[in-house]
Amino acid sequence: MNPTQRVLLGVNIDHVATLRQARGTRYPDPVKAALDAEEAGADGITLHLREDRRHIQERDVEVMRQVLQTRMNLELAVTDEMLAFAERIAPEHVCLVPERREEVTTEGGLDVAGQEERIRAAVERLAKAGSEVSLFIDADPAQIEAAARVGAPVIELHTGAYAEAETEVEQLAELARIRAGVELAVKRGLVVNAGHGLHYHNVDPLAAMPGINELNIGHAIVAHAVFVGFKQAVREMRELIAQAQRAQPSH
Ligand SMILES: CC(=O)[C@@H](O)[C@H](O)COP(=O)(O)O
Ligand SMILES: NCC(=O)COP(=O)(O)O
Repeated sequence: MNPTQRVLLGVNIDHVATLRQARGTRYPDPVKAALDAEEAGADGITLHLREDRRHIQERDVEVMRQVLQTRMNLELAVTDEMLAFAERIAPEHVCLVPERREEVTTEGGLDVAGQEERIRAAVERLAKAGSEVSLFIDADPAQIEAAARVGAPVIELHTGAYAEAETEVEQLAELARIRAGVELAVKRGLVVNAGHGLHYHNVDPLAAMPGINELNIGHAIVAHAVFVGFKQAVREMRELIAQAQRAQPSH
């Protein structure tokens, strides 16, 4: 990645759909949220079609595929059902994530090293459909090496452990782990995104980290939007990321 390239912001609109699903209404519409996010400066839209459909529905993906002005990053599990759906939609980007129905949110990264042939086949299948595939993995050297071996052009490093760190020591340790992961991944020719649990108070170190291509952020933006409005919440995050990058010595 060119060190002077702007760190991109992918806005995840899953939790606009969480509010809709809470009552089974037609509002708030995540499609409107996605278009508003784009107007406010989002470089792309991320959405996670879960097997339990707790938030995003097929209809949301199908409509957004027709109206988004930037790029769609569709997250889904490595199952035949989801791969077939992704082939039909053929979004610009597909991110393969681990998924367990009982989880509250995505816990941990995809185990690529333990199932390389299965992941390789999924990457090839989606690439043939025209999507750029990323793998949502922990900043674990074995997983990064495996991601490069299976032919994924992009990885997204799971930042949940960093976001949930309770002490500064833990947070700095997680940042060091992510930084080492980014360096290894860039050395292997991978494009490196990051996301999960990023917030207005913890995004700076990731935005300033050399080698980061895009940050995918959703829950915190939707939560902040409850108080300031969605476009404003996106604008603030977009500006925070830009400021952090400008403050970087190499800039
Ligand atoms: C893969 C990831 O970290 C996010 O997309 C997260 O999955 C958001 O969706 P949930 O909050 O339903 O986990
Ligand atoms: N892949 C991470 C993502 O899309 C957003 O995660 P979060 O900000 O909702 O935790």
